[in-house]
Amino acid sequence: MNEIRLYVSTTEQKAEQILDLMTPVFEDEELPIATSEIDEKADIWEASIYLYMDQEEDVRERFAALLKPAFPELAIEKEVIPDVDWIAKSLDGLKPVRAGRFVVHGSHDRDKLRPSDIAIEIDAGQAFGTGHHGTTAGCLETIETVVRSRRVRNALDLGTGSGVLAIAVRKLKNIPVLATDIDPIAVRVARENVRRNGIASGISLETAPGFHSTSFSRHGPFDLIIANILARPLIRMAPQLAAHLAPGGSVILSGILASQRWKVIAAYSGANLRHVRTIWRNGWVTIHLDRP
Ligand SMILES: C[S@@+](CC[C@H](N)C(=O)[O-])C[C@H]1O[C@@H](n2cnc3c(N)ncnc32)[C@H](O)[C@@H]1O
Repeated sequence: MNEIRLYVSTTEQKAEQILDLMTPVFEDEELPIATSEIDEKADIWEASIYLYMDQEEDVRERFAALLKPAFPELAIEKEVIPDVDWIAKSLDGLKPVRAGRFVVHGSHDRDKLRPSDIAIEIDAGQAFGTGHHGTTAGCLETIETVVRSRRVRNALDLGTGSGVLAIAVRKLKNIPVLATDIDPIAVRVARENVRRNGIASGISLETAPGFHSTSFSRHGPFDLIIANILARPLIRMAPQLAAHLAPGGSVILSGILASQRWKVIAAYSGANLRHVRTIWRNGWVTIHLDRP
């Protein structure tokens, strides 16, 4: 089914106010989902609602009723987003994606690489993580910043999917990486991608739900933990995740809608982590926190 996006384009300040109005009304529903995104070049923010076609009228009315009293000048726009099964889609036909110095590409795009690129070749197959999603791109950018600016001697990639983030860490620095996923198919795909990128050793792959494996204590504590999952499980696992982080370590969290970011930051502040930076990509945020 196609997705319909209703959105208003406005300033950063108004977008925040609109999100504050929308969050208590829409947050606990499966659909629609309130979010926001930034177009950094144009310095324009969008507050958006994503919904399915058959719910359009109802949601449009409710959104308008919230918006009009406070922001009568803003028009609600509509966009139809074609249904794309990102997980099943291979990289054939997808352009290489740039995130910081990383370029995630398929085997057919090797000739498009520049000498300064840190190339990651991914065949998406049945696992998430081609680099095209805002959460993966946000994690890649943040990994580059953290690995270059902090003392990172080992890393955990929780929810590795295609293995893209574990491969990224390993391409930047020759350190051991534990990469886990609840999905055995993802672990198989990740293993193939690790091999495809010429990484002979250093990445341990394992099927593991959450932190229920002795591998975490055997490989940890970790200087860097990356988890691109979803806001709710991330909030739930905050104490466990923090317990596997070494003193002075960093955490990179994604899979979080803009409207959910404060709840995630609050959960991790409660586990004694300090918020460093949040970056935005296509309505999704990636959060970097440090253990002091
Ligand atoms: C959004 S994908 C991220 C894939 C890749 N890391 C990326 O950034 O593109 C989330 C992955 O986390 C896995 N996952 C979800 N919950 C998990 C959990 N509690 N423990 C381990 N893996 C989990 C899913 O199977 C999926 O492969």
